[in-house]
Amino acid sequence: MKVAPSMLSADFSKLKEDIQEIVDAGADYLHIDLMDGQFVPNLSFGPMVYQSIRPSFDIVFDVHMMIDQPERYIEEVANAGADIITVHAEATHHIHRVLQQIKFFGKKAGVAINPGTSVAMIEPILNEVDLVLVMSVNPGFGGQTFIPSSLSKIEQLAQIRKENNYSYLIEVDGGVNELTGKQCLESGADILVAGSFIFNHPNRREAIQLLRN
Ligand SMILES: O=C(CO)[C@H](O)[C@H](O)COP(=O)(O)O
Repeated sequence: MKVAPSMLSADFSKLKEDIQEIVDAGADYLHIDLMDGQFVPNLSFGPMVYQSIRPSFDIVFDVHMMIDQPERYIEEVANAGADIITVHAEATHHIHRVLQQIKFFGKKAGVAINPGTSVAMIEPILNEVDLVLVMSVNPGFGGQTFIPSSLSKIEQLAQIRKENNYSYLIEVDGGVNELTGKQCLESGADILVAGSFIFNHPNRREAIQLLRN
């Protein structure tokens, strides 16, 4: 399994130092949330922010686009240094085409679903994706409570993967802590995204270790 601290919970006044700390603490991926104030009711930052720290880190940059019509920005997001680009199935009329666009730029392609979206909606494109992100809170803000129905979606995705010999990773994001993280792993998740649990923990190495255990 992999742990992906969410940059949204970092201290932006000392971003590089904060990210260095979680890298040193054993993070596998850096989860980077782009928000447009339209698809989600919040704004975060654009690609130039992670582009500025990209040369300092070898860690996987896992970019989650919470943006309407993500097809408009795939090139910028890719060129700024993303390794994985995940777009929401609900945010575009043409999810298959957007996944192809991401691959065209040589990046791994992910699809995300909101808590109100079923796994069935993305079933036709599961053979195309490298990663499926199950949102376990309504996206837009850190520090929310995990929605338990996310666990059955993780189980369904793990089952579909097994039945079809697919290779996508299952990532879960929102309200992940020691307890909910364990439930996600037991359900079949491969990557735990955690913001407040890691960044607000007095010992970030211990927080990452707790998620692993
Ligand atoms: O995508 C996100 C918000 O939309 C964040 O990655 C997520 O909320 C992480 O924060 P926390 O672990 O505090 O819930």
